[in-house]
Amino acid sequence: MEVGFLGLGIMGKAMSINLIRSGFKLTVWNRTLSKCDELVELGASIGETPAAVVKKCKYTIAMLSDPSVALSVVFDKDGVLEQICHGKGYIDMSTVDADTSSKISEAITSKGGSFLEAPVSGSKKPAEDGQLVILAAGEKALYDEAIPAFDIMGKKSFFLGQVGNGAKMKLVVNMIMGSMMNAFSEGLVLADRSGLNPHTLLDVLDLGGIANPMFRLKGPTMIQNSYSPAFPLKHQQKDMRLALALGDENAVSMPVAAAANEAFKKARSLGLGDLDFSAVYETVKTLEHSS
Ligand SMILES: NC(=O)C1=CN([C@@H]2O[C@H](COP(=O)(O)OP(=O)(O)OC[C@H]3O[C@@H](n4cnc5c(N)ncnc54)[C@H](OP(=O)(O)O)[C@@H]3O)[C@@H](O)[C@H]2O)C=CC1
Ligand SMILES: O=CCCC(=O)O
Repeated sequence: MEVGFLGLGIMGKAMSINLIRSGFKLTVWNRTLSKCDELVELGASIGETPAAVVKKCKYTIAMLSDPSVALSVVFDKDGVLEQICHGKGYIDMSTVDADTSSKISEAITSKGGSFLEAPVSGSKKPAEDGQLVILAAGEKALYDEAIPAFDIMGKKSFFLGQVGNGAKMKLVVNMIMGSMMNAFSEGLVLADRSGLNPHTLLDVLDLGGIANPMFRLKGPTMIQNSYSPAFPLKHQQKDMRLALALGDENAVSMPVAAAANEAFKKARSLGLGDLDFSAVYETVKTLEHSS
């Protein structure tokens, strides 16, 4: 069966490579055409527009940067909506807010198509290893049909009910992660400035109750000031912003997340948005120096 894939960034490329290597026939589209090359070498076809991909495929998956892009790929000229119809499914795995997802869902279903949001937890390496955690919501029948693909891309899939619940779950998780990254950065700076060896701090953390894969993975590269992007900082800041808006809607006070968002915004203003989100460490170091 022909499956479409829109968006071959860090995540989309890894996810689509796993699908094609596992026997799915893929038609891919990416705004920057050259990013399709590796997929084509593996046997994928190229669709010239999102609409062309949807026309050819029963199911189309999207992995796009943010809400405005997710909307434009559906609603703009040559977009998904032009070809979606009864019998076709659209699965948006991008991290967006519940409103964006609902708008897309309503448009797709009003044309007879079925819709699932399915954002993922896990970064570049889990995407490459097929170890993502998939947070799906929307049309249950489409979820069931998508399970073979989800089982290739991920290690565990959750079906969370109505559209919006997947987006919300993802934002809650990333809000926690972004706050943790800031606390971790402050800890590394504090250790260093107070005369401790940051490597020893990593060893101590890893043996205690707050040991976690993120500290283990990012700590050593942060100490080396190395921020090759696995999860671009601009996307983490987008997720903090969307999570804070979810907090506003629900009257949930989140001062820790708000402070973390400020640090990510500062990092973006310093031109660090395309680096890994752990580059927020640079902001914490800078603020320490200026005080
Ligand atoms: N990286 C990670 O660790 C994780 C990311 N996510 C989420 O997954 C999504 C993708 O992330 P990631 O792959 O890292 O991001 P990238 O920035 O690597 O890729 C973004 C994708 O969106 C496309 N895009 C951007 N702007 C436009 C536009 N105006 N029109 C059409 N396409 C556009 C890019 O196309 P082009 O190549 O032309 O720029 C690219 O295909 C995001 O929502 C992110 O928050 C979720 C879990 C983990
Ligand atoms: O959205 C990105 C999540 C990155 C991760 O889960 O490590």
